[in-house]
Amino acid sequence: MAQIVSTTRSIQSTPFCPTSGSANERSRSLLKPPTFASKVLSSNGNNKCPQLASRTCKINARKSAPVEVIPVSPEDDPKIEEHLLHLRGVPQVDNSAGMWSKPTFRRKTKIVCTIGPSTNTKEMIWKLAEAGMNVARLNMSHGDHASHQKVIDLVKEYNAQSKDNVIAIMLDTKGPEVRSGDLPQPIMLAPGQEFTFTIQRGVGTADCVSVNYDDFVNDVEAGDMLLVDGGMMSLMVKSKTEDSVKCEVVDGGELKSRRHLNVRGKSATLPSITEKDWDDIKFGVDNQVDFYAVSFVKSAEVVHELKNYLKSCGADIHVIVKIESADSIPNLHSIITASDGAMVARGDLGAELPIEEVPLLQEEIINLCRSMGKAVIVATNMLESMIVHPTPTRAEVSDIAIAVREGSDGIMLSGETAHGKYPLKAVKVMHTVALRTEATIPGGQMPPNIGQVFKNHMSEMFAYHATMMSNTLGTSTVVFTRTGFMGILLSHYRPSGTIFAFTDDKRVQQRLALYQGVCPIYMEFCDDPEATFRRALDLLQNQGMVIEGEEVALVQSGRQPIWRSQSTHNIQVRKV
Ligand SMILES: Nc1ncnc2c1ncn2[C@@H]1O[C@H](COP(=O)(O)OP(=O)(O)OP(=O)(O)O)[C@@H](O)[C@H]1O
Ligand SMILES: CC(=O)C(=O)O
Repeated sequence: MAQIVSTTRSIQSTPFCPTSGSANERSRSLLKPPTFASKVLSSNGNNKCPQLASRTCKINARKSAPVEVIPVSPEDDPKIEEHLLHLRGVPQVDNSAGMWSKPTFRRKTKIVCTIGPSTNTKEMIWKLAEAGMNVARLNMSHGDHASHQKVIDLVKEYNAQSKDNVIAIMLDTKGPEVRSGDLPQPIMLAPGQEFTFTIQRGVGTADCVSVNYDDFVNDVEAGDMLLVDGGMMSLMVKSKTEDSVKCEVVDGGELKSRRHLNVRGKSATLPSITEKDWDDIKFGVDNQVDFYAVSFVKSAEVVHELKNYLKSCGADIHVIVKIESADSIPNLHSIITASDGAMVARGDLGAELPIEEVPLLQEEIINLCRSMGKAVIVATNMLESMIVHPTPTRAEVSDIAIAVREGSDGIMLSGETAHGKYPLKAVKVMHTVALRTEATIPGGQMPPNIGQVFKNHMSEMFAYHATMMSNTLGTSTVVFTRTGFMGILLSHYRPSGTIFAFTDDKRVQQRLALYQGVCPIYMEFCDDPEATFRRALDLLQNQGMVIEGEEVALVQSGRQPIWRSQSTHNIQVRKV
């Protein structure tokens, strides 16, 4: 039923007891359409702010206005941005600094780009950032600390000079991956041919190559299927000796140096964090990266161990667990609970488990993360053909659209940007497909987890109601956050409009770049909340992110009160 409220009033509340509900139930509730009819907006506040524009409005559920999205071809057309601004009547602003000042319709799903030989220069990092990269991923399986240091410094340099765009840095550990050794040149393997893997170091001939893992011989049995590079080639184990595994090639191809080896259905009996990983993690601490993507996590213990280490060295770095190991699946819930987010690492996942399980697990992991308010990234092969071709396959485009619809925070490019021929085109395709897909997701819906929202904290209830309010009125949300917590929480409820998350901490701003729908903005806060709100709205208007007369939902809540007195949280609607 429609209700009449005065939006000059704010919703305020003091804490009360939340109800309970398990994460499993919450996960299930994501899969069902919500049934709990929410009662919106008790009007018990006062108009404390002279700048507030007064109005009365009807609140009724309505879909956000259909978004006109202009397709961007891989060749891209600079006029499109101009046209997008024109469409919405937004005045042209100086948009030299970053993407947020450009397309009026902001992409919500974030793009993670692996940086490698194709992209590790200043020019390419700048271009990737302008094309839509939100997170730069460093894969510690390749390169050395000096080369990764250079990339980190370049990203930080970009962030320092950018007015309104920010790139997060994710360090992806090598983990206990099993790889074949170096070869003087690639070898062709033909079906039916015999081929041997040995734990002896330094072997690389036409019929035998080293493996970097001493227990390889103990872990495999005759009859096991060995997959090279996630299944590009496969070999059946025939017999083994003390130091070698003799195989018959099933699917042949070209074997190059240092290729991934998996045993179908088995995880290596190695610790998830190896000595090399600890060294790389320390490198990440020294460089204040934003996220670790931890490879081959099999249990929550390893996440606790890493978090304890980070705490002991006072490092504020979030932990994303990579779900890619057969052994991680039974422990999904506890692993994700212990972490700050998960990556669906489809490459190794599809090698250790039957490939047809991958889309089902992708959906399950996304739902689980969303039900628990954790970040989630879908990775690998998203635009694989663009490593060598300038346009994607239709199936790849559909794959991106599916990840976006399923509600992933991030979608990741690997070889496409690391060593591909068309890294910028790949980012542009991802940007366009995500934007187009997001435009078809109905707006103004009830946020997820209805009935469970009061479970943990007062802030959850406020994030939920702020989302309801911004969806109903079709506004953006403005939030002030010192730790990032409230920005992340709001993102979890997936409001239809952008979440402008203002923070006075550059590290928090960088971290928020990963979260769906969040536009993180650095701004110093004043002691006076009113002056801070005004400054924030002026900044948004000056950057063309909101227009005069537009309304925004403004939220004050979170675990670390900024201007709240006596634990008073509130939501307001303000006119710019
Ligand atoms: N820092 C780097 N230095 C040199 N080459 C790199 C670097 N990062 C990535 N690459 C190249 O790009 C390819 C694709 O990158 P990706 O991150 O997908 O690595 P991968 O080894 O294929 O898989 P995984 O993600 O499982 O480690 C790598 O195989 C490697 O050839
Ligand atoms: C990203 C990664 O490590 C994988 O897909 O296996």
